[in-house]
Amino acid sequence: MVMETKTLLFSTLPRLSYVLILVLFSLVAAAASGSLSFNFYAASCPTVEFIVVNTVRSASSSDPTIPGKLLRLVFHDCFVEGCDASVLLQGNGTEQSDPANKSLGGFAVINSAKRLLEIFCPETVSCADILALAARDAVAITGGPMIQIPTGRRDGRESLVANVRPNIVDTSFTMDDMIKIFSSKGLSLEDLVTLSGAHTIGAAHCSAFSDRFQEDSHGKLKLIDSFLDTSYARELMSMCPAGASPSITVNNDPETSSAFDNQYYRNLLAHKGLFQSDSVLLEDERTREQVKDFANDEGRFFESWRQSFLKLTSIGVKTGEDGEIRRFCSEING
Ligand code: HEM
Ligand SMILES: [Ca+2]
Ligand SMILES: [Ca+2]
Repeated sequence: MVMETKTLLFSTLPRLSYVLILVLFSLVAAAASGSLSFNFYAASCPTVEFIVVNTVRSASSSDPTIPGKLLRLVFHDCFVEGCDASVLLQGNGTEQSDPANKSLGGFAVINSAKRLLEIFCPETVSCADILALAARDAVAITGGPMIQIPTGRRDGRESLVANVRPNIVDTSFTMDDMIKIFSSKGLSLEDLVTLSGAHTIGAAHCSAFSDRFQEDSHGKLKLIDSFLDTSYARELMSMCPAGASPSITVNNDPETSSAFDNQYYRNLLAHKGLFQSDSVLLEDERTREQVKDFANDEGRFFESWRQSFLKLTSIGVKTGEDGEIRRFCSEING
């Protein structure tokens, strides 16, 4: 018996060490070549994904607005200086000072995952990875596809308000404006249609769409954007009357606001896209067919989402020796 165990041990040991060497080699290679890798934290923090998903899950169960916030947060991070957690930095003149970022949320969820990770794996997991994983989990938790994403992002040391305007899409943008920004990030027209599907969850403030209609002096609806369905516009007007509190929010998807599904595209077909930048996806013939396709086939939307989300969360990543691993997500290391 002892003999057998010994033989077994000796015959498996070389194989084990091969595997170990391979894993180590691929980790070093990934770090040196500046790319992300799957299982980046396999040796240094094997529980990272478990800790992040549990944090997101428990935060979302007590506050259902969390998934939408995390998903928008990663978009605003990745489009400005790449996916480097620059959007999480607090202070005067950081990206958070831009009006487009004033309505971001979900920071506390990232910070609390980071606090836990600093206990289990000190100074190991970047805030940029935590944010990408948390947004990935937000989609799965609300019924969207579960996606394996590579990690190894490092945290940026810079966050400047001036970098936000030129890189973040506004609701008033034309299709050409949007294409320009997306393609500067390596994203295609198809990625634009797919990633806009994020608006199947979450909410928006009245100011993001209230210029699409007006209330006349008799309290009647006057459509400014004739592409908007009249009864939907009337609904929106009643939720966002003139002089309404700026803190009021309206669901992006009037049908299934807490489910990550293809309802967004069905809404577009019914002229119920909340933002002008949503409606334009149906109006423009370059994207109309894809909208119809996703409205009819959720599987195709999910498959496309997998690919586009991987591209989104890989934009301009800092890896290897670039950047740092922050100790607190809201501040750079001293
Ligand atoms: C294509 C151009 C886009 C425009 C013009 C746009 C614009 C907006 C605006 C104005 C809001 C409402 C913010 C507020 O008033 O609180 C919003 C919400 C949101 N956006 Fe986008 N967005 C775009 C693309 C994206 C992409 C690519 C994603 C993610 C992949 C995304 C995810 C979200 C989410 C999840 C919300 C809801 C946030 C919440 O519930 O707090 N958006 N977007
Ligand atoms: Ca960033
Ligand atoms: Ca939905």
